[in-house]
Amino acid sequence: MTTAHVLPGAGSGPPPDGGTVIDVRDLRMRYRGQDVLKGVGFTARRGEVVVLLGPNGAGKTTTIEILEGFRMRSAGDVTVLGTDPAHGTERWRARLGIVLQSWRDHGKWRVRELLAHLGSYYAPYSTPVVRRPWDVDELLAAVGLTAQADKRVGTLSGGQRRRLDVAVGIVGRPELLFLDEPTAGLDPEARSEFHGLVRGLADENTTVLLTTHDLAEAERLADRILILAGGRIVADGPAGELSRRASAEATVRWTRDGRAFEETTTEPTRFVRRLFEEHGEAIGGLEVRRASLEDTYLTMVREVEAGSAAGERAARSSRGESR
Ligand SMILES: Nc1ncnc2c1ncn2[C@@H]1O[C@H](COP(=O)(O)OP(=O)(O)OP(=O)(O)O)[C@@H](O)[C@H]1O
Repeated sequence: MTTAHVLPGAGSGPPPDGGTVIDVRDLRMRYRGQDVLKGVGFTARRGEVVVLLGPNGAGKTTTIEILEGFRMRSAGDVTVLGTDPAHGTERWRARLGIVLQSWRDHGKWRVRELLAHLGSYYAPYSTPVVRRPWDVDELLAAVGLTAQADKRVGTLSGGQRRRLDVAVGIVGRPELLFLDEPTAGLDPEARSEFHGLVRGLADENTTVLLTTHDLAEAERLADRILILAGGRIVADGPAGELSRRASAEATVRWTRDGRAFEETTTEPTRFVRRLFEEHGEAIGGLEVRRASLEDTYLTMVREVEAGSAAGERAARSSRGESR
């Protein structure tokens, strides 16, 4: 795993203007003539959990790396904790926590030693409000690694290593935590514990920006969901609101006389009332299903993909190309 290493001179101050921690406007990124980000804009506030969704190759990692200061953008305005990441100092970097990939370089270290060692870099930046670093025993308990405290990193299971990744990411008590697919490879119990950990960090005012391909996880964790597709943010809002916006329709399923029926309607309450008026007790197995976040997500991504395919066809035909 790679973390934001803290070097002398780091410190922490409050985020600017009433709690805006991330402010992205018209962000553009072009790789070798190919536009990946075409005007991305969003904000994140202090203590907010923001989940960035998008299909493979949409540019999520690119966006996060730009915010972390690891990648130079092509254009646009980006402010993270009051600073342009392109000019981020070590002092600024100390306020970020970054969980990128599995920590492989320190296999011989024991878990407790590694966390104590990395945490020691943060000690100079402890404040009365934010005690740095996180006490190692408390941190081990928080990520569920108490029993592995004296094990060597190289002997941990994949899921335990992922927990260690997270511990390394938060040992300095970051104000802003970036998590790129943090629960990939975790079992359901570890995943659920991890969700509790993220919510706990947010309750203590840590802002969290995370990517995942697990829509149930996004729904459970996010204060706000961003969908990145076609180089732009195509949706931005609470999970429930996104689902309602995409479709006012609900699917009603029922059985009668041993046969299964299904109806899609924008007025499920009225429909169900009529159904019972007509057939009464003969109705069984009633199920009313509203659009889920997954429905919303797939609809939006397909619309963007269909739109860009149509756009490309139009551009080709205007250039006189047959396909
Ligand atoms: N260094 C690079 N040089 C050229 N192209 C790149 C580079 N890094 C990423 N890309 C391209 O930019 C696009 C976005 O990549 P990115 O990794 O940001 O997507 P992602 O949304 O994180 O995808 P995934 O869900 O698969 O992890 C892809 O088409 C990728 O091939």
